[in-house]
Amino acid sequence: MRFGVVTLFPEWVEQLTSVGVLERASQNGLISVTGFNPRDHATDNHRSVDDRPFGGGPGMLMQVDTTEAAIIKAREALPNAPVVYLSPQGRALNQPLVQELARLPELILLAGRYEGIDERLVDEHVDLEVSLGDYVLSGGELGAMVLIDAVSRMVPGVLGDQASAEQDSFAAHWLDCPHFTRPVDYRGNTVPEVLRSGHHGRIEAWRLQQSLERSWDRRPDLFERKRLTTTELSMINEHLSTLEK
Ligand SMILES: CC(C)(C)c1cccc(C(=O)NCC2(NC(=O)c3cccc4nocc34)CCCC2)c1
Repeated sequence: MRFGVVTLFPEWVEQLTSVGVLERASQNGLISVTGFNPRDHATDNHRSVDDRPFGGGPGMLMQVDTTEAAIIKAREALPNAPVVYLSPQGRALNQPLVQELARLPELILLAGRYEGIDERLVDEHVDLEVSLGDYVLSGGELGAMVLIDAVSRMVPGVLGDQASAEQDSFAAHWLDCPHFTRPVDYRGNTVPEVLRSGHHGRIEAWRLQQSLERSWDRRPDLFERKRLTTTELSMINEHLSTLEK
């Protein structure tokens, strides 16, 4: 899958493929990340890329002509790519949307800076607005990087068999169970016996029970619109009966 990112800081997003899973995926030709910088199209001697907002007010906007020139360059390089604008007004990024985007062969991401971009650029070039969450950010690059990481992990071959099996367990929507590794006794706190029993059935049941209890206690919203299996239901009921005591 090929990603084009329209950003004033291409070196930032291109760093994504320099470590870990995405580095190997990039070396294997499974993904690529290319920056398109509006500053490369600046013609004035200050190489400015921002412009003043009509109507006044604080802050600047990304300049229309240099930003559009970078978008056009990206669309020439990735002709079948939809354009996703990372913005506070966007649809919240979640795993279902990540899975949808991972089916595309290529994708262009537009990362805003300053106070954002001219609305006419959104109307002309943007197919989908996506938001990372409700907090103020300095730019859309972090959103672009999170999206690229999450989507790339869903591209076949990017994760090894082991990791993609883990991925599937996460995709069950429940929070993760507690994890333990050496030493057995850490400051007097020992690893739960069941995990050292070698009894895989019991271990799997314990992990699901823990995931469900944590999800129930910390993220009850995960239970909305979710059909539980009979096993999951009985585990939750067991947890509730302990809570009521
Ligand atoms: C209500 C609330 C969400 C707090 C809000 C209201 C109005 C503005 C801003 C704000 O942060 N504006 C600045 C910019 N923000 C983002 O790009 C951005 C922000 C958040 C999630 C994102 N996901 O992708 C990109 C994102 C826009 C232009 C450059 C940076 C935030």
